[in-house]
Parts: sequence; structure tokens; C-alpha cells
Amino acid sequence: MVLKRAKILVIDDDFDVLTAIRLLLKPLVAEIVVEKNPNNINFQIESKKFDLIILDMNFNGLVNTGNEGIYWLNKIKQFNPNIAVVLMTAYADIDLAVKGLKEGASDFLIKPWKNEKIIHTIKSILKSEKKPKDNFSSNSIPIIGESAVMKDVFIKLKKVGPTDANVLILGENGTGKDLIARALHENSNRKNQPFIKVDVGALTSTLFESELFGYKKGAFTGANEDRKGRFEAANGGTLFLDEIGNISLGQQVRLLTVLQNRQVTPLGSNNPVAIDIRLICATNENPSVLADEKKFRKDLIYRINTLDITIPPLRDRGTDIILLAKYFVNLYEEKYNKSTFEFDADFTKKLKKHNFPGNVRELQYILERAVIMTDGNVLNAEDLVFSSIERTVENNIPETLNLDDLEKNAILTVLEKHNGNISKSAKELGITRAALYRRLEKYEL
Ligand SMILES: Nc1ncnc2c1ncn2[C@@H]1O[C@H](COP(=O)(O)OP(=O)(O)OP(=O)(O)O)[C@@H](O)[C@H]1O
Repeated sequence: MVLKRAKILVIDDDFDVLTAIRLLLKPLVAEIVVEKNPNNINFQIESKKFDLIILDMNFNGLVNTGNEGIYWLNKIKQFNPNIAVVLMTAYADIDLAVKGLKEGASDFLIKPWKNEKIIHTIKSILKSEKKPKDNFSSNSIPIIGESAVMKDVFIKLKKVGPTDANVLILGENGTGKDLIARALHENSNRKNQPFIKVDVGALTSTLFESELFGYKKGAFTGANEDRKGRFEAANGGTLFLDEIGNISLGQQVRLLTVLQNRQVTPLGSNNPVAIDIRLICATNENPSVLADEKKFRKDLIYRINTLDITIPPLRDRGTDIILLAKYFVNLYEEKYNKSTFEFDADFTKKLKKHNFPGNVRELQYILERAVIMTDGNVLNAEDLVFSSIERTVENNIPETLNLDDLEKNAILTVLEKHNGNISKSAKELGITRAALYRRLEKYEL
């Protein structure tokens, strides 16, 4: 259906909202009806055949369910499941809006909205454009997943990507936080501007400021020339601060100051530089750590977390494990020029049973190794060699003084201590994460 033939009903208890939408849509559609009282929804939809309803999610105390929008959405869908409903929500209610999509809403709009956005949303629903693809990609790496939990992630990604909202990505190591951060950037208006990633958790206190804020020549011993900080490098684009949960309280204060003032002052300079960045942060810390004021400042959390996206661990993603396995096997068949592999039943069973403490990264490494090592064209259970991250410390007491053995055992002990957390382990071992990954590969851990 084209917009100018559409009959649209808008329900919101805010008179100003109703007026604004009516003025916007009146010249564009066949008919627009606005309704302040949701109790009249039944009356409205019985008396007229609407093509689309725009429904606010929050009404003041009319129905005491805590999520009135969902309640009224269900009422509409019970009456006529085919009426398209667009929910209107504030940022804080995004989880509720995602629930609304699952319950049959066609889309949702975030307040305050942009007029073009409302029109575009309505047009695409009326045209019955295909539902947006659930799958995203980042730098042409597809983000694989069909589980309900990943679909929630994709919905948030689609909604929040184009905004400038600061996003905090939560998830265990290897769940795909980096991939999602890049996808957020690539789905934003800043996609042609820089995407700069800094692993702040791995920065020593001295490096923290010089790396992020930059410095002037002579600011400290070794500062032989001016150097731009990562904030400045990301200007106009997106700054991705990984492992944000690991920074000290002092570093948090310095970060907060920059975010509040929207300017950085390089070390050794008196001239602040204005910055325009979209901030994405990620952590593998449990949210309870971030909620602990002794470890993390509340004011910083509020600033970096307009919205959070939690990426579930792989073990909770059901059939995504096999989907991802097929994707990786395919990738490595091509990379290593191997024939096409089939999975035998035991292989699939073993994959499904494993709890993947290292998440998608662990799956990826295991399958790369399986593809390289296996001859023939069937992968079976023996081809799956799981990482030793979960081995007990007692198993790792060195029996020799061979340096490689000592190094391998030190890595295992530290990984065990930090529950497989790569950043913390690398920090304790005094090496970078990349160096730790190289050693994990070297020792086939
Ligand atoms: N859904 C997915 N589809 C395809 N590849 C994925 C997916 N999730 C993760 N990967 C791959 O798994 C690896 C680990 O992902 P990524 O680096 O994004 O995880 P992370 O959560 O940022 O890890 P860390 O916490 O250790 O920094 C990468 O090679 C990434 O491309």
C-alpha cells in the first residue's frame, strides 16, 4: 500500500506528541486519527479499518502492568493480528520494545524521533517490505546466529547502530563483542569515518593518558615528536574502548572528564582539542562488578551506557553452535584448500555437549585445527580437540625444567586463575593479549 492511501491511528497520552504526529502525517496520508486514551482503542479499531497504529509504550497509570504498551499491543493483535503496530519508546525502554517486536509489533521508534524516520518506517511497513535481515556483517565478516538470544542482539544492533548513542557491550571473552562494536559503527552515519579500537584494560597507568590523549614533543622522556591520541584519531568516527571494566578508578576519572567536556588535552599541552566521537565500550566483567561503586564510578557507567547489548555465551545459543561450526569449517576448507567436510553424528554431538569457556573464538580455533589436521572428508569426534583452559592446576605442575614446559604451565595456571579471561591473564603474565594468543596457538591450548 502507498502512504497516501493509508489510514493511521496514533495513541499516546501526551497531547503534544499527538499534535506533532498529526501535523506531520496529515498531508501525507488518507486519514489520521489521534487518540489520547488507550481505553478507547477497541472503539477506534472497531469503527474504522486502520492500516497502521502508532502506539506509545507508556501511559500514565491507566493499566498497572508495568508495561502498558505490551498490554495494549496484545489487545490490538487479539482484535486483528494483521494490523501493523509501531511502538514508540524511550531509550530506557528498548528491552521492552524488543519484547514488543516478539509479540507482533512491526517496528519501534525511539523518542525523540526524527520526522523522516517516522515516515520511512511507516512507508516500509506499508509497502510490506521484507522484514529487515536478522544477520549483520562487520567488515564483511558475517555475524552468524539464529538463536532467539542472538536475534535480540541483532534487533538492538539495527536500532542503535544508526544513532550516536553510547553503547556498552557486555559478554564473556570470545563472544563477539569486537565484531558487534564494528557492526555498530558500520551501521552508523559515521561508517566512512575512523573506527579506532583501544584495549584500555591492557594499558599501564603511564601509557593510558599518552595513548588516549596524545602528547607534545618533550612532554616526557622519549616523547620525541607530537603524537595524536586515540580520541583525536577517532574524531568524527567511533572510539571503541575494550576491557573498560579493568581500568582503575583514577583512569575512570580522567576518562569521565574527557567525555564530559568533549575535549582532550594532550600531555605537555595547554590547548584542549575538541572531539566528536561516538563511544562504544566493552567488557567481559560481570555487570555486578560495574555496579560496585568501589570498583566502578556510577557517573562513568551512566555516561558510557546509554544502552547496553549483552552477548550471550556460546553455550546458551543452542543450534548456533552448529551453524557457526559449519561457517568456520567452510572458511578453513577454502583457506587451506581442503575438500568439503561432512560432520558425523558424534562430531555434532560432542560439539553440542561442550560448554565453550572460550566461546566463539574457542570454536573457531578448534575447527581450524580440525580442518588442518583431518584427512578425508568426514569430521568425527576425535578430530575435536578441546582447549585445556579448563584443566586443573594440579595437572600442570611442571615435571621438567624445560623452558617451553614452564611457559606453557605458567599460562595454564594463570588462565585457570582468571577463568580463561585473556586480558587479565596477559596482564599477569606481563605480555600483550596478541602475544598470549600466539602462545596459546603455539602450545595448542
Ligand atoms: N556470531 C559470530 N559470527 C561469526 N564469527 C564470530 C561471531 N562471534 C564471534 N566471531 C568470531 O570469533 C572471534 C572472537 O570474536 P571477538 O574478538 O569479536 O570476541 P570478543 O568478545 O571481542 O573477545 P574478547 O573479549 O577476548 O576481546 C573473532 O574471530 C570473530 O570474528
